[in-house]
Amino acid sequence: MDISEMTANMSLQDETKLKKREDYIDWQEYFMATAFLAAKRSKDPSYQVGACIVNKDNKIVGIGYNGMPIGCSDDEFPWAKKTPSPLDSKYLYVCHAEMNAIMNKNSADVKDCTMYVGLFPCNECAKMIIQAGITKIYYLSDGKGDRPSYVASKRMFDAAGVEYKQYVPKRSKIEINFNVDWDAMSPSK
Ligand SMILES: Nc1ccn([C@H]2C[C@H](O)[C@@H](COP(=O)(O)O)O2)c(=O)n1
Ligand SMILES: [Zn+2]
Repeated sequence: MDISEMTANMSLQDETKLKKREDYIDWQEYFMATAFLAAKRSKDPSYQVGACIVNKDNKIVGIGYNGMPIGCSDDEFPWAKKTPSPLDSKYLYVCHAEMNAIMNKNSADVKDCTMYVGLFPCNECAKMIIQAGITKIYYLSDGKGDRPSYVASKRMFDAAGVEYKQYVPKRSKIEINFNVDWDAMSPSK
């Protein structure tokens, strides 16, 4: 049944009763959920991080997740953490979610934009965030906040005037269900 048939089946009384949905996700939930969806693309077995950059008009201008650089196969480069040689662990290779979101930008720049990210940015990403002109960060977890790298990020953000706030979700999960019964959604039923 297409939309015109559905509308034709509705009485005028039914139509006037239709109110806007109340359980829609708000902008912040939408942007953080977008970051979390991007994280699902990550091949890192220990941490999957996503980042989403948003401009002043609430338009998404960049999305990224942690992964190996282009051309560096994620089947061949290492995902290990503790190895005798640093060359055999992921740390020298992996691009962080924040870096990828900035590099993937689809606008001329990301000046005055806000970044939504799952984990607080490390010092290397903090430098990129500052240089890119991003002025606000919403992060979900500060889990590694006492490590020098994260203390350095905060020091740089404070000096550069980049605001950072922990995002406290209103609900514990947002579900995506591809199994939608479109007919049951029809207002005529
Ligand atoms: N803000 C962050 C923090 C971490 N990541 C990435 C980098 C690694 O792939 C992984 C963390 O691994 P660990 O140091 O716990 O072995 O998460 C990121 O992209 N953004
Ligand atoms: Zn980083």
